[in-house]
Amino acid sequence: MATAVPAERDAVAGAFPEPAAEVPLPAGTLHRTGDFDLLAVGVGPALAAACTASALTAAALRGAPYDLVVCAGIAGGFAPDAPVGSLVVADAIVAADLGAETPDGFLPVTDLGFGTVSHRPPASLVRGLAAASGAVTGTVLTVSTVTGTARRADELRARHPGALAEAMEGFGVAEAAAAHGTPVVEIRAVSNPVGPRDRAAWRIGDALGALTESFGKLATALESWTQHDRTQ
Ligand SMILES: O=C(O)c1cccc(C(=O)CC[C@H]2O[C@@H](n3cnc4c(=O)[nH]cnc43)[C@H](O)[C@@H]2O)c1
Repeated sequence: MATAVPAERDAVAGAFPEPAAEVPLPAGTLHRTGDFDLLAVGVGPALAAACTASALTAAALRGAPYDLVVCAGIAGGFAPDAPVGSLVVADAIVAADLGAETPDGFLPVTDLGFGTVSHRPPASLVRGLAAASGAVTGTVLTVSTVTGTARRADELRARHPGALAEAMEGFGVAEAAAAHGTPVVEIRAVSNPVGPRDRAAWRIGDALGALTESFGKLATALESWTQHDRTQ
């Protein structure tokens, strides 16, 4: 599981009864608990992609490749569908600002003839996680710049009507997973609304608590999917 920062990693680890064993890697320290390896991969899509790819490569080289990559953490939520404190499971992980600005609006990088802007987690996994946790499902956007105005929030929602949340790592983690042919999913607890910057409205502690509580329920669904239900 890839989180951006150690506080998110520790919130996820708090769902598991046994203390995590620490395993040093070139890209950081894995925290191993139960069947899960947790790694803080840094803030932003580029660092998250680099650290996730490094951990995936290390696992492949030791002959124990991962079955699934989970990107988890806090996020901004689009009102009214993803209020502060809610949990979102991504049915699409979309790079929202990877492209070109033109006089006629934003063009995704795919319209320029390059790469990809979207990864789709397996639908059966998304359904199972939502059923286990009560999470809402929808698009989670990856941005390199946190949205700070209502105008930008409206632009993003107009371009991505299915967007429920924005964060900064999912697409990078998903690109690394895709390079290894490993399925990926993103799970986010909403700490703040997407829109005008208002630090007083952040509920980071509550969102970290929601991560701990939800991973208590999600662990079984994740294990079940990787062991038995690996269908689309
Ligand atoms: O300074 C600000 O206005 C501001 C607003 C929201 C979040 C931040 C952060 O520095 C946290 C970035 C960190 O947390 C995830 N995150 C949480 N909320 C959001 C958001 O509204 N938009 C994008 N990312 C968010 C993100 O994945 C990073 O890991 C600063």
